[in-house]
Amino acid sequence: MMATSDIAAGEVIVRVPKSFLISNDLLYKVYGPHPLSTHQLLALHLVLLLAQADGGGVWKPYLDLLPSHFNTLPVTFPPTLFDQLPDALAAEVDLQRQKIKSDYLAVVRFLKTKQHPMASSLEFKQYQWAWLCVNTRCIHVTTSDNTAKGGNIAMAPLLDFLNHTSEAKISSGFNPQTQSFEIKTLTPYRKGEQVFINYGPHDNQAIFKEYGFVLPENEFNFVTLDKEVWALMKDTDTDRSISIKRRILEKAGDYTIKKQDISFRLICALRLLALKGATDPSNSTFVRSQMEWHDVIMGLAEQIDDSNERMVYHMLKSICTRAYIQAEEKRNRLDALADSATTIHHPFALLFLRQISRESCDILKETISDIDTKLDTM
Ligand SMILES: C[S@@+](CC[C@H](N)C(=O)[O-])C[C@H]1O[C@@H](n2cnc3c(N)ncnc32)[C@H](O)[C@@H]1O
Repeated sequence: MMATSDIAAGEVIVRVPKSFLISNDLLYKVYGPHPLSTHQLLALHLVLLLAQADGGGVWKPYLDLLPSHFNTLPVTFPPTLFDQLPDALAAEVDLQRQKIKSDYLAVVRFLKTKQHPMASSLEFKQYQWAWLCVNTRCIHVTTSDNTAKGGNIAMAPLLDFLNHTSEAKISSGFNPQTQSFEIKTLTPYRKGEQVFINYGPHDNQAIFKEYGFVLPENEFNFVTLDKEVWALMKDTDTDRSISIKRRILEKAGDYTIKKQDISFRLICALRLLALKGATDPSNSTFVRSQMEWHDVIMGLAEQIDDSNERMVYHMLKSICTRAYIQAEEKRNRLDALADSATTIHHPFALLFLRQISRESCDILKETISDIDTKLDTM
């Protein structure tokens, strides 16, 4: 969307009246009480509108402008591309696939209870398209209505043509005075400039998964090392010791690194994993070092001891190196795909995936180099 005149900070850039919001209220008027989540029913509603003989009636101009495909979204990727996603992202995309599938089955069951003719003809691909329209374009509305299952989301025609940038600062919400959903820009625009909103502080992998694009630069990028942490443990520790340590870590996981930033959570986990003597939870040496570990977590001590700290950074280097080798392999396969004359993927799907892959490699490479510097001083 472009500014047709200068826009000052604080001005409303879009105002969508309540009657044009495809919201839970509207769905309730059309379908009455129903067992579906708002997301499930919004997607079905889009499909049913498009199936109407008049192409959606008053909503036709809006429906005509919805995306024709979602080929840059990982959830639609064929195995050749899907297999090159970073492992953590692939796992999340897998969950998204399962969600769409179960939502599809739920709406088919609903159509059957209504003896709707589409109960037997609704195709999965058709429903997936509508589900992704909702996922990439819906707004979150805060209302006092507790009947909406799965959050108060709505489609807001026009407003959903605004693209994302992390620089955009906005405020948004339902204005009871104008009875409209409004977005105000907190940054000014000159006539002719593209006007943006901000979808939230997401890293590129999250943006890729939810919206099918990536930002050229993204300060929120990170790499997850959960799988590598446990793989290293399996190689170096006993099953008994691992299970004792896992129990201590409670909600184990979310071990991440960013450029010049190793998460405190990861370092804490490695400090525990580097402790020796976890043969028995009541082993006195282990109990003592576990108490020292707690002191570090609570900020009462800087580290357990020099040897534990050195071990932590050696383990971290080993984990990052393992992840880097795998990330590089995927990156090389993507380069080969890009070079192959028979490539049939959407060019942006491959372009974005290659960027994600490069970003993971860069973060890992830089972290390994930082660890080497740190180890030299220990
Ligand atoms: C809410 S819609 C925005 C309007 C959309 N560009 C359109 O023309 O319909 C979200 C979708 O817009 C695209 N998009 C948003 N911001 C983008 C950006 N900064 N770069 C590339 N694509 C973007 C993505 O395809 C995303 O799924």
